[in-house]
Amino acid sequence: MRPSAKRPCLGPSEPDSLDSSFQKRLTKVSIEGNIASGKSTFVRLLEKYSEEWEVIPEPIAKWCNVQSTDNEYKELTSSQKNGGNLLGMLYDKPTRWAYTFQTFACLSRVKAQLKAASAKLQEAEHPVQFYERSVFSDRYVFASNLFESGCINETEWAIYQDLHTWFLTTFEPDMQLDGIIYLRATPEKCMERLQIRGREEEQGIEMEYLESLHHKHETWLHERTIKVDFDNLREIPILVLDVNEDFKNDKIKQEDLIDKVKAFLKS
Ligand SMILES: Nc1ncnc2c1ncn2[C@@H]1O[C@H](COP(=O)(O)OP(=O)(O)OP(=O)(O)O)[C@@H](O)[C@H]1O
Ligand SMILES: Nc1nc(=O)c2ncn([C@H]3C[C@H](O)[C@@H](CO)O3)c2[nH]1
Repeated sequence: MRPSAKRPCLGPSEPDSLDSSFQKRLTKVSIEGNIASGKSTFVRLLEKYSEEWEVIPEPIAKWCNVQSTDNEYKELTSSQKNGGNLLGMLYDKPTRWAYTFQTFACLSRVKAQLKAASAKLQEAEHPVQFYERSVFSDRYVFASNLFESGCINETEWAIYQDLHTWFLTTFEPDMQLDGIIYLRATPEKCMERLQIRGREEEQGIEMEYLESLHHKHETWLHERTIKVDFDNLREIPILVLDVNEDFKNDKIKQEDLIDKVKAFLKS
């Protein structure tokens, strides 16, 4: 896999030469997979393996605690009364909150991809950034599924797609990925893990929802049959890893996964 084309610097001011040489060396990979398939668990392994590998986590804490920066409004809005927990609101009433959630998730992913890399990573010889999900799963898995299930209406879907395309074309070089790692697990396994994890907001998630998301991941990343609107995404290298088995407590399986990631990065 080769690092993608040169990207402009949007981070804190750095000498141009340092930045452009870093951008050329940098490889960006997103980690995709169904809810509770084990992405956070997997990226913790990656982070431990190499100082040259950095993880950009999904900003779930932000989604669970949306704060208004506007002091003019002294009265609490209904979302603030809910503790600003947009993820909770999404699962409580998807027809009301799906569009809001999806645009906010997309915005937070764009911001995460624009953030400058750490000073340590900038000094690395072969720096790699791993993103927990991406602007692409935002659209082709979650938003698309919410539209197809009627939680996002035609107008909202049109606005979301317009906004998404605008973000991606405006910040194109920064949004480009060099590869995707798909953590593939059955919806049954994800449900089992989701219940063990016990995140409060997710307790009402039904099997049907995990099955639809599984289908979206499969057609996008395994069968590669869905139509995507971005050239770079059509050709992108994808590594599919079966994560149904427990690797959390198995050193040999962990090494095997790391070897596959290393081979993928070299390929
Ligand atoms: N391979 C595995 N074997 C056994 N348990 C696992 C495995 N991977 C993850 N788990 C457990 O499953 C639960 C969900 O894992 P994790 O939080 O990593 O999922 P995730 O994909 O990051 O979830 P989300 O989609 O919500 O971000 C956790 O309790 C974790 O400890
Ligand atoms: N609707 C929707 N759109 C997204 O882009 C998205 N990304 C993550 N999630 C949900 C899954 C987990 O519950 C939780 C943590 O991954 O957040 C999303 N939900």
